[in-house]
Amino acid sequence: MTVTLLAPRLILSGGGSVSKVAEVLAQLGLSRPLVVTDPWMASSGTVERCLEPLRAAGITPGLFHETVPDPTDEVVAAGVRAFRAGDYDCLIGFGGGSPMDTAKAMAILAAAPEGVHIRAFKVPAGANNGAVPVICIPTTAGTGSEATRFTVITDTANDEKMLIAGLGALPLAAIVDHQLTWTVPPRTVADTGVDSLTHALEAFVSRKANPFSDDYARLAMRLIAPNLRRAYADAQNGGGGARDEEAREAMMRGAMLAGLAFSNASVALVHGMSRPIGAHFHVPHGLSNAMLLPAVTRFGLQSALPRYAEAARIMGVAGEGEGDQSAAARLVEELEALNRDLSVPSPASHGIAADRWDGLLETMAAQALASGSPANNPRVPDAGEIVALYREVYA
Ligand SMILES: NC(=O)c1ccc[n+]([C@@H]2O[C@H](COP(=O)([O-])OP(=O)(O)OC[C@H]3O[C@@H](n4cnc5c(N)ncnc54)[C@H](O)[C@@H]3O)[C@@H](O)[C@H]2O)c1
Ligand SMILES: [Fe+2]
Repeated sequence: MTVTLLAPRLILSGGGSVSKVAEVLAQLGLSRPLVVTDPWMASSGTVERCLEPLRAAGITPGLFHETVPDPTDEVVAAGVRAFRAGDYDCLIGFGGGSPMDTAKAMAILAAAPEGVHIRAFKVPAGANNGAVPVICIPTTAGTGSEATRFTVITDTANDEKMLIAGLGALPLAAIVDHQLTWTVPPRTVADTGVDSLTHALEAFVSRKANPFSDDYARLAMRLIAPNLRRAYADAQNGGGGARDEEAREAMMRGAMLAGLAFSNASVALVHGMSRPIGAHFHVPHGLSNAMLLPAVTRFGLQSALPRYAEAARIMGVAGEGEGDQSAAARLVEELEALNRDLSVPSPASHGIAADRWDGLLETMAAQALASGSPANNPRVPDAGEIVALYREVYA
């Protein structure tokens, strides 16, 4: 069997590593970056953490700071216009998954002839054209986009969250500095942290898992499981007292490793069902994953019992000698407890009206299936089973 491992060419990790951004560019032979970020990063001055070291090295970076959550085709097109208007040789995605995904989509589109739309690259088409080089610098411990071959862009024509996959979406380099996450609000720490745990678990049980992705998934679960609640508590403390640097560093590295895992094994049913919730109701990505994670895990349990049981042992919620059936049951209990501890609401308590939810069930199930992700699940559902799961998690 041939096994493939895709990963960025260069990964820097550690507190303060963002200060080495100019050295990373130099190593890659690049010197004229356009930095892509969101309005908050620009107005709060956080993006200076990336711009300052560049200027100190004699580089004059451009700045595109108009990215939006659940980035759209329109913003990607505007970004490409900004890229083409300047004399840039690379893109730096600085921020959460939204700015990083925007930068990655811009890189793919900027390398295509003018007039091409980003939807031309959505799965199954692939994005293997020679994209513009991208360096990603995450500021949330979550998506792992800095290490994945995916970008997710909303098509404003029909509100579809398009999955775009291929080497063109894989960053050339990633700088993973947990100190950039100090200012993330507690709710976002929880949501993005569950996103990274979901990546690791879905990669581990995926039908496309391979020995490389398994190793990264195990490492990621080992780091994320004991540190997610700690990181949340640290964010709630809001910087008062000593920082829980250990937990924040573990979460940031865990998120990146989970990215490597699912980039090579793909995600499964949770993500398949989560994207339509994000597209129709604008629920943050990690939060919609969290709403689904316990029920979807329970749904697949018997189809990959040894895998789920091993995940429970790795996460420290089942004993080494405990049988698979009991260990796997503890995993579901832990995911439910995690949601309670992180104050994850149901769709109903999040404010989604029952008639709107019910009215979209069939559409969301069809969109989930069309994304291909449910086919990677240990138990592959049909549309009726997906509708039943959406109903189950609603209240
Ligand atoms: N490409 C991939 O492999 C991949 C994987 C998972 C998710 N995603 C995508 O990523 C997006 C979600 O990314 P996200 O969860 O990181 O959220 P995000 O990038 O949308 O950011 C969420 C919010 O947190 C704020 N924020 C980010 N960093 C901050 C910081 N350090 N301090 C204070 N505020 C900060 C942002 O300004 C924003 O308001 C979705 O579009 C999702 O589809 C992509
Ligand atoms: Fe995700």
